[in-house]
Amino acid sequence: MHSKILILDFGSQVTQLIARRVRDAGVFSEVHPYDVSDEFIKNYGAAGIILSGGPNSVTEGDTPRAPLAVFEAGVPVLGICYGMQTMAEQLGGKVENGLVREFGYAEVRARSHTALLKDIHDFVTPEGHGMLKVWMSHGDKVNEMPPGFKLMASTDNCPIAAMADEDRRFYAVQFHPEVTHTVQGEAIIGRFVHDICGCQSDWNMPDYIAEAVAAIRAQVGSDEVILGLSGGVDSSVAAALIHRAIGDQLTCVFVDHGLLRQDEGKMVMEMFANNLGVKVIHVDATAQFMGHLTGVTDPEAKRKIIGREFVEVFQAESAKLSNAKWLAQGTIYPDVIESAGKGKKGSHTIKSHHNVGGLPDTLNLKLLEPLRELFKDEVRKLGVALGLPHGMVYRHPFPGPGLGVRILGEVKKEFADLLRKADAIFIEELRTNFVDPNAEKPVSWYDATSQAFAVFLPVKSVGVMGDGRTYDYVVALRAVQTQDFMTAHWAHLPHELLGKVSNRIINEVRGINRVVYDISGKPPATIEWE
Ligand SMILES: Nc1ncnc2c1ncn2[C@@H]1O[C@H](COP(=O)(O)OP(=O)(O)OP(=O)(O)O)[C@@H](O)[C@H]1O
Ligand SMILES: O=c1[nH]c(=O)c2[nH+]cn([C@@H]3O[C@H](COP(=O)(O)O)[C@@H](O)[C@H]3O)c2[nH]1
Ligand SMILES: NC(=O)CC[C@H](N)C(=O)O
Ligand SMILES: [Mg+2]
Repeated sequence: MHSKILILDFGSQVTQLIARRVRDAGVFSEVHPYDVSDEFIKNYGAAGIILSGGPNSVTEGDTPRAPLAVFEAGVPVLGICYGMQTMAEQLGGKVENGLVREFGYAEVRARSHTALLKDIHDFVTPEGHGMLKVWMSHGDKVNEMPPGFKLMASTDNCPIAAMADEDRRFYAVQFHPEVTHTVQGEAIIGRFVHDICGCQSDWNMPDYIAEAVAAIRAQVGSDEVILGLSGGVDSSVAAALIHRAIGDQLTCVFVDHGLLRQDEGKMVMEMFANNLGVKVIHVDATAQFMGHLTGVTDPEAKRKIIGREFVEVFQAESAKLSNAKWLAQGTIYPDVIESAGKGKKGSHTIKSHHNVGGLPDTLNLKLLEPLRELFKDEVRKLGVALGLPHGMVYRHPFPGPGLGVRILGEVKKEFADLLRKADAIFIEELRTNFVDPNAEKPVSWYDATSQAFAVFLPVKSVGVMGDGRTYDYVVALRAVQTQDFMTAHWAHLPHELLGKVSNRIINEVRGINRVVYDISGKPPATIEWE
């Protein structure tokens, strides 16, 4: 058994980054909602508990509090931001609605006398104070520490920026050590989980594979499993892992909804059936999906229809097998978190990702989701460890609803055909142009971006080609760089490259006469346009 850290989520947008940092330290962690029962905490067996930040204010009535069992479990507790505030309030300190709000970069004077921050700092002032460069995001602040606590860090705006009761091993910081902008964040989280909670670094891929394989075998027994295979990273890795566990008991179903990229179907079939020896059924459901999408323009409605039809196909295919009891999916941790946000107080649903939450109660298959605990880059490492080709594992993600969310408004076959061509040109150019062609190991623009694609805009604009007037559609190019797809920057592609892509699309794709480049970050935009 691994030692594990329990993270209680108070609704922060960056809670999953806490889990990320803990995993980076080689320690397993899970996020659960703040309102789990005392019973849950007692039985969980955490080596330590972290309380996340959150949008609420403890100064208002009826806002979230940590279960009391957290403070009675006898294990170290780290409160972050709201987590610090609720810890202070629950243990007898005071929190006030701050007059000065702090968002963004701050320098914190860190006192070196606690186990958490000892000898961790970014620089030392002439007066000899150790300073941390951190990221803050709060309006409230602790103005009176609970009995037993001592001051651990301060800023001018926030005199109690961190506090600790070392006898009980309770620590709290107002800043966010989980974000990369907090330079020593990794060191601080590492200090907490290793030195204070006593966890070993025992979360690694080879062990994980052996454990996951054993768990899948135990769970599935002699049943058959069907898996929705998209050719994307997540479902491919899930397929390889499950195949390793149960071999031919696994049947993959690859659904062509008519909204795939150019040559995608051919590629996926070749890769899996021919190279990996996995059973794959190719279902051409174009007519079914396109039929139901006719006349539908609302993005959420489109997503729901696509999700529903996926389930229809999976159900129909499983009925053809003799003993299919499980539906496997490449659901990964961020999918789970984003969907969990749906019922969560104070969190908004931005988009309905089709693979989680969209499954009906009537689904007569149990869910098998072996990647549920992993982040994308962990999934990639797992894929490599399972022997999948580099090119497949490092592909850009492609959303389940496919081109359906990249054709704005109503989806039509004519639009999908134009978009496929434009997208293929863009991707080809990204693959064959390099950031620094003279580098020892040149990196292509495809590898230098996290996701890139073309979007079809159903608006027509006037152009002139070969002295003739054109009145054709517009394609937008999107390329982003991101760590975790939660926030993203638009990629600064060279103008020459953009020019070349634009020329090629307009020349080669009849029906497109204008190309634009999307320069919006996430937030405020999202990566996909719908
Ligand atoms: N065309 C498809 N046929 C069958 N299943 C699909 C298809 N598209 C998506 N799915 C299912 O939906 C899940 C979610 O899709 P998602 O795009 O998040 O993951 P992925 O395609 O496996 O990986 P990536 O994020 O790299 O694209 C997939 O893991 C897969 O189980
Ligand atoms: O499997 C998926 N099903 C979906 O319904 C879906 N919607 C968006 N995405 C992908 O998620 C990442 C973040 O996308 P957004 O910024 O557009 O929300 C990006 O990588 C998107 O491509 C999806 N993946
Ligand atoms: N990021 C946070 O956890 C913020 C906590 C609280 N809502 C505040 O503004 O102080
Ligand atoms: Mg995908």
